[in-house]
Amino acid sequence: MLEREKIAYEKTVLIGIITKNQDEEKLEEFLDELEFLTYTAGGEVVKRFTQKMDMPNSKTFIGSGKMEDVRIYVEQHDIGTVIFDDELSPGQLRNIERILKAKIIDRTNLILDIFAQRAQTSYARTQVELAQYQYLLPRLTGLWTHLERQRGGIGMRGPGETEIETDRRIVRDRISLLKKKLLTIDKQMATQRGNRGKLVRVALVGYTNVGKSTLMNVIAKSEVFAENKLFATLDTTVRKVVIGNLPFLLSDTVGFIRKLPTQLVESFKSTLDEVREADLLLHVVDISHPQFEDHIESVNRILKEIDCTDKPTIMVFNKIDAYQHETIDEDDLTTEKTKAHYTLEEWKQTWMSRIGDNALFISAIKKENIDDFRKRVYKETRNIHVTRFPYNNFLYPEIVEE
Ligand SMILES: Nc1nc2c(ncn2[C@@H]2O[C@H](COP(=O)(O)OP(=O)(O)OP(=O)(O)O)[C@@H](O)[C@H]2O)c(=O)[nH]1
Ligand SMILES: [Mg+2]
Repeated sequence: MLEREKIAYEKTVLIGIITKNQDEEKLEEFLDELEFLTYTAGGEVVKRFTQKMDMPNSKTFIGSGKMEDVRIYVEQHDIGTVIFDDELSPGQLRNIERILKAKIIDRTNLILDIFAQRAQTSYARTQVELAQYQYLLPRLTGLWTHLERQRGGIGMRGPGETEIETDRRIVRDRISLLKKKLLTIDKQMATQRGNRGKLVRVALVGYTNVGKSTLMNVIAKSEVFAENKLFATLDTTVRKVVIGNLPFLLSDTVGFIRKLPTQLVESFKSTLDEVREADLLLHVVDISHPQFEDHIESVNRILKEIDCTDKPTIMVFNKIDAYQHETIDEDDLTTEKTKAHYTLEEWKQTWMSRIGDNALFISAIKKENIDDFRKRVYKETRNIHVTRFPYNNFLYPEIVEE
């Protein structure tokens, strides 16, 4: 297992840039999420630096003037870790490290770190380790330069180069070993899934922290770990659920996030196979989150990446108990009405109305509208079930008997 860098309780600063396609507000939202990620990883954010630029600087990501501001701040406040909102190239990482003399972490590395921290089973750990090595491989040169600098550098080139090659070979060997290991597990998992027979398979999908595990616990009366941090769930849990008298399999799986590192999507293939092989997706959304529409978009993008866009999907808008909207005073004629002012009822009249009865509004915690949820899921699974077991469809009446 790769040694995970400990960033617990370290003072950190965040750095993000505003490009042409983003506005300032968006960046703040992105940095809010980055701060939540940092908190999940065990860090404390003391300051944010932002810069407007058309394109990231190819050498140092942010411009040199801004970098100098950061350097001074880092030095004066004894900051150990600087976290960037985007993935840095190996070259950028090396250059910035040289300037700031602090630990530099990018978004990908941060997410990998959280995954490493949270992976419970050997399967999840293997997947994360593979992703970590894949992230590390092109960056080995950078690590080496760092060591070289510490040793003074002179005369180090020869042996240094050789050692990089040796390091690379070790990492490559490890990567192929881990891939083989995963392949074996993948086969076992596929067999396991195959053994489940023709039961209808339903998968909970959605952004991280939206309440998938909580909903799973309510529906399947299980005790899946749920908490208010990102990526509480890494391993898939599958439970047999019976609604009415209809049995089906419900799986809870890893949450998605914007810019999910591609290494992770790939190495979590088998975990995501659960989603890929599902007959019905329950796309859970945290409607109380101000950026829930962006979250839906990120999730849909990842679903597309794993070829899951044409599956029957029910949108489950969760956390209605926590939904809040801004208000405009009656005598206030200047404030323009935005989405932030929508009531839940107004939201339901938007694009959500086009989803029709495939949109559900619930609170998993307060158990609000859970009966509607059960009925809707029953109806959908029943439709799928009777195509597989046509001879016993009389067993499943139209209406759920409560
Ligand atoms: N207010 C409110 N909070 C909820 C509701 N459902 C879940 N939560 C909270 O949201 C947080 C995340 O819940 P989880 O069930 O762990 O979310 P998840 O989607 O499984 O998250 P990951 O496994 O990290 O992807 C927890 O603190 C829950 O208590 C709800 O209906 N209302
Ligand atoms: Mg979960």
